[in-house]
Order: sequence, then C-alpha cells, then structure tokens
Amino acid sequence: MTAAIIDGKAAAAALREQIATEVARLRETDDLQPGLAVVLVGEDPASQVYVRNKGRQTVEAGMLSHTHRLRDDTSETELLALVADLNADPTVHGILVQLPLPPQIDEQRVICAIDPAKDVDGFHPLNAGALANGDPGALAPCTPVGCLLLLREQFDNDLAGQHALVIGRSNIVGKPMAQLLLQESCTVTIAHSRTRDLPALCRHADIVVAAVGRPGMVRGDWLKPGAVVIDVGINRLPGEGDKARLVGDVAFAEAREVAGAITPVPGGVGPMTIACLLRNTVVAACRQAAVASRLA
Ligand SMILES: Nc1nc(=O)c2c([nH]1)NC[C@@H]1CN(c3ccc(C(=O)N[C@@H](CCC(=O)O)C(=O)O)cc3)C=[N+]21
Repeated sequence: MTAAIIDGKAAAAALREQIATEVARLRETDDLQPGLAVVLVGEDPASQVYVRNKGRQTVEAGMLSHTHRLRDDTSETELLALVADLNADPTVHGILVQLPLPPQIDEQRVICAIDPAKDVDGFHPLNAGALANGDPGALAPCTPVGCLLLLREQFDNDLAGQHALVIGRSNIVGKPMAQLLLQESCTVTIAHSRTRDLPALCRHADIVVAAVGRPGMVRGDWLKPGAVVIDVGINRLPGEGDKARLVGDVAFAEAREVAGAITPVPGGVGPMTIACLLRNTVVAACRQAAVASRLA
C-alpha cells in the first residue's frame, strides 16, 4: 500500500480563504480589523523566516500585522513592558511571542503576562486549563489544532474510537494534541522519551502524531498498515551546498509504504499552524469587540 499524501499546503490555503472572507465581512459590517502582533527576540534565521511568512499571510487575509524585532540581549523587563503595551493596545487582538526565548528571559513569566483574551498561541495557563476542561471557548494551540483539522478531513469528521498515539509531551504540541483527540473520543496514548517499547505501542495506533524533534525517528515497520500519520517535526539537516533540508520526525519514504495517509515535511502541518494562528486571531478579535464570528 502506498499512502495518500495529506496536502497541508492546500488545506491551509483553503482555510486562509475562509478567514479572508470573514475578515472582509467584519471590516465591512462591524468596522473591525483583526490585528496580530508578533514579537521576535534575537536573530534565529529559522524564526525569521517563520515570522516573515506569518506577517505576509496576516496582511493577505486583510488583517493588521505588527512585527516587533528585539535584540538578542533584550531584558525580561523590557519584553514584559512591550507585552503590557500590546495588552493595552486596542488595535492588537492577538499577541504571539516567538519561542524559544534567550536564556536571560523566563518564558513562563512572559506567557503568563499575555492577556489570556489575546493569547492566540493558547499557551497561557488559563487557556491550557480551559482546553483540558473541554471548554469550547478555549484558545487552543495552533499546531495541534492544525493537525486535528487534517485528521478530521481524513476520517470524515468522525474520530471516535480511533486509537491515537501522540509521541511527545510538550505544552506546545503533545499535551494539547492529546486533549483535542480525547475531546473527539479517541483512545489516546501519550509517549515520550521514557516510554518502553515505543515501536510495539506504535503498531497498535490508528493515528500517529509525531512531535519529538528527532529526524526520522518513527520507522516504517513501527506502523500499523493503513495508519494515518501526522508529522509535526521540522528538523533542519544540512543539504546540498549551503542549503538546509527540512525533514520530519517520521522516516517518510519507509512510512509511505505502510501508512494509509501521511503529512509531508514541508507542506504538511507547518502551513496549517499559520492558518490556525490567523483563525485564532479573528476569533479573539470578535470576542474582544463582542461581535459574532462565523469562524469559531
Ligand atoms: N510562540 C510560538 N508559537 C509557535 O507556533 C511557534 C513558535 N513560537 N516558535 C517556532 C515554532 C515553529 N513553528 C512553525 C510554524 C510553521 C512553519 C511552516 O510554515 N513551515 C513550512 C515551511 C517552512 C520553511 O520552508 O522554512 C512547512 O512546513 O511547509 C514552520 C514552523 C511555529 N512555532
């Protein structure tokens, strides 16, 4: 069996189209233009590309984009002051502080300083708790939501009873992914670096979400034939010349021979993450303006 390739790029473009339509309507009928502020501390080249893509797609969707680039030696106090300004700015409905932050800054303190209503990353403990409680109003993290949208498409909106294995337990992907899948009535297993016999566990899974950051870790012979594989990994390996090559956490060529469907890297989960960020920003803007949204 050769797996179907899940086209995240196309799914993200379709989602951005819907978002742009909704933004146009909000600007026309409610005089509301959703605004997203992105904060980048330091010069990490991968982050720069990501920040640029986000900025461009925000504008293409008809939204306001504010980008703040701070020096690598920015103090925690300075960053907290900027977050306070953005919290108070009525033209900013969503705030994203790019992670990781340099070592002199306490990430958790910064995340907690963001107004939960503007926390479009869904990283604030209030949003994480709301998600765990099954509160439909929670702003949920963009990468796992993007994965869920791709999975729903594969399963015709019915994930109930599927055995889902989430590999990775981060607050950004693994934990919220597990919460979302549980909400869909999957049977969820979370695996991590201390899990015993991961290959055997994996062979039972109808759905595998790999989010560990280890290139090619999930092998073809770990998969149940026909499983749906979502590869969250974005690993930069040295490629031809000075070009970096992007690879996922799944050994793609092998997995493709066994899986039923699989996301590629690039062009899988990544573009969906950005589309979901735009969506969260529209939802957050509507709530802040007490206007009904047709997206949520
Ligand atoms: N506060 C915060 N929120 C995040 O959501 C966040 C973050 N910090 N820090 C970094 C990671 C990484 N991340 C990516 C999202 C999309 C692509 C993406 O669109 N990738 C494209 C191609 C990228 C390329 O070619 O360079 C793809 O996979 O097809 C990549 C990486 C969000 N993150």
